[in-house]
Amino acid sequence: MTDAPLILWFRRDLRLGDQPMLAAAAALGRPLLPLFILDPETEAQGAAPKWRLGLAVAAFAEALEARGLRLVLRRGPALEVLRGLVAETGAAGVWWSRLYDPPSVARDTAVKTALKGAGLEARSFAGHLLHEPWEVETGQGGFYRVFTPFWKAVRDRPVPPPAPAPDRLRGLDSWPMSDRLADWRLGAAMHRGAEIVARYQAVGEAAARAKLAAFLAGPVARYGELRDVPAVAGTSRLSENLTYGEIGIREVWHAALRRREEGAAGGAESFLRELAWRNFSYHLMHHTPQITRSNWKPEWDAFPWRGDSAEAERWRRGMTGEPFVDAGLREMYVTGTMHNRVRMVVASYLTKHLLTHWRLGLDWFADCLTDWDPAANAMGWQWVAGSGPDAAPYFRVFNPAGQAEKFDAGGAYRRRFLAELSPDPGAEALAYFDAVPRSWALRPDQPYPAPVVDLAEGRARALAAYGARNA
Ligand SMILES: Cc1cc2nc3c(=O)[nH]c(=O)nc-3n(C[C@H](O)[C@H](O)[C@H](O)COP(=O)(O)OP(=O)(O)OC[C@H]3O[C@@H](n4cnc5c(N)ncnc54)[C@H](O)[C@@H]3O)c2cc1C
Repeated sequence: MTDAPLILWFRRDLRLGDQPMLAAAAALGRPLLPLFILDPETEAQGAAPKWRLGLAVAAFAEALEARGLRLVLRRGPALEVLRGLVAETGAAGVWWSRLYDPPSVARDTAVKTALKGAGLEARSFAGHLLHEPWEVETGQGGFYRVFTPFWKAVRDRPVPPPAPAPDRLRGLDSWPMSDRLADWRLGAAMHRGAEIVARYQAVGEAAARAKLAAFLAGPVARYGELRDVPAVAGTSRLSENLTYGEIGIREVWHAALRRREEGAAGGAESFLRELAWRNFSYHLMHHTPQITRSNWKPEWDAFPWRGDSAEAERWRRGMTGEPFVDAGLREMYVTGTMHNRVRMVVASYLTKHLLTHWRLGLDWFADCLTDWDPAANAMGWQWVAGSGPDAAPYFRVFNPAGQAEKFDAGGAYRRRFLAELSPDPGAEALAYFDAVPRSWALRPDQPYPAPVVDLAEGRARALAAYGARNA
């Protein structure tokens, strides 16, 4: 048995517990070389996710250091970096946890082929999902296009129990050179926003686990009823941690299952269902990778979507004059995330009232969300736009004012993020004006803008375009 080092190439699995790759590697007792690569695929990420990734990497490096290991940082195309490190250290193999978005799949497939061709051990592990996307099949052996039957198929499907963090991890006697994380300047594109968004981040494995425990001890019981109320902290807020793998999905699933058994029945059941939505988005991305960039239903290619415009720019800036929509877009700028109900409303407003291509919204979210996830973002946008699988019918246009009345009846959420609506705005509403680029020249004492589009007119325009497409 070789005692040559094993390179563990970490990506979106920045944790020690519930980490199948690490558990298997630790069991071998071989020297381990943890590695993070800033490769072109990672560099291509949007401003907020890239900045948040830097925080995740720093926290994980600290966690490894506490166990006597180092996280080696290298920059460059993954295969080049890996080949270089193999040559430097005499490593016998490279292991990683699987990713499923098209650019990562293309890169990982090429890396695996090249490493194997060079006689090295190249092995990929599950760990990012409850079930691998190809494991769940319809009765006919195909993939699911609709969520409800998918949920029926996975609700009681066994999920492997989470492995605890390994007791012993063996490092190298002499560590190869590492880049300095600060030199990567992962937050360079965040401008003034980083300082503000930082207040809302709960970074690293311990913080994620504490968040899960707090959610399961309280809010989960009323999750079914409160998850749609954006003024209330009624959801887990684990998406930022799940996306970087700061907590394992199996750990979350099993903890929620226990809670369901203990009596938080309805709430825990709804929460498990949302975790399954995450898996469904990966199921779709694996079987139909075009979902990330093209209309999932090709018949939508003929729809007269608009491209970028002054109206779309006002949407990006949270200046549409539609309070519920603007509050959501500003929440994203200030906190790095947006409540799920409001994501649906702002997406509907852009694609229907403003008739703008969903890809423009998807790209803006990918630039602004600290919980950006390639599968959930693509599924969410196409679901709302009507072009996706199991999508909301196009003629069902969310009315932002009606949605606000229903889910933000007292207006607390809108006031929280819209300074112009209050004589004495709170810190979060004001923070927006400090976070946005100076070039936008926005000030809280300016009057709140008039609506970009009359809601009834926007709706009628959207339905007419839809009708013409069907004619
Ligand atoms: C247009 C649009 C874009 C979206 N983009 C993203 C994105 O980039 N990243 C992201 O993580 N989620 C995205 N979502 C899904 C959802 O809004 C977030 O997962 C949720 O708001 C995160 O808050 P939470 O962690 O408190 O969720 P909770 O309500 O506590 O749910 C627990 C977990 O389940 C998963 N989940 C919940 N709802 C969904 C859903 N609809 N689709 C897929 N997974 C879900 C998430 O991992 C979430 O953390 C998007 C939704 C829409 C409509």
